[in-house]
Amino acid sequence: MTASDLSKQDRTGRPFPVSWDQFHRDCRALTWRLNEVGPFKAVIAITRGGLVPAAIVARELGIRVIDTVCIASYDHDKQEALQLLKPISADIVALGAGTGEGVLIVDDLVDTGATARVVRDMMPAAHFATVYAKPLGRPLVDTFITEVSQDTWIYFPWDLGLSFQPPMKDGAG
Ligand SMILES: O=P(O)(O)OC[C@H]1O[C@H](OP(=O)(O)OP(=O)(O)O)[C@H](O)[C@@H]1O
Ligand code: HPA
Ligand SMILES: [Mg+2]
Repeated sequence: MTASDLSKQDRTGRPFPVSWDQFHRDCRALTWRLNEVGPFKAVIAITRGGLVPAAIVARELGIRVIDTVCIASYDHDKQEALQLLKPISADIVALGAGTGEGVLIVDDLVDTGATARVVRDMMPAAHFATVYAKPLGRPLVDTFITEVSQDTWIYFPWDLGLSFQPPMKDGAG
């Protein structure tokens, strides 16, 4: 199955809200694995979703050289044409010998793999890590922590707020 075969229900039918605590724990678990793969000379965050995990991973690994590659492809849960808004900086490309050797790329998740494919093409030898992975994108990721089904929609804590929940007896699930 390819990304274009998926209906909205196939892409987002199963909501999976993630709290700050859970996200922090999952980022630390990811770092445990990355610590065995490194060392890394620099971290590249795929903005915007990769900024938060990149900050946590870089803090745990003691890395202070951090760059961004700025990519937009979704309007909320609607996938649109992928836009490269800012490339990887020239000094980070040079640091990775032009291939990404010794560089760690971090994103919050891989879904269809479209974003990961574009960034991987920029730095084929870099190590690509995400916190969450869905089956279509999973082959593009070197290290991740939790796999969720393709019809799961992950709600990140920076997109959520506290709100009243109606009691279950009134039909709340
Ligand atoms: O595997 P894919 O199907 O490409 O989807 C994954 C990408 O989609 C989201 O980014 P988004 O484009 O929503 O931008 P954001 O990070 O600024 O939220 C997410 O942060 C990943 O970067
Ligand atoms: O499951 C998701 N959650 C949030 N953003 C996303 N962008 C692609 N897939 C997702
Ligand atoms: Mg993103």
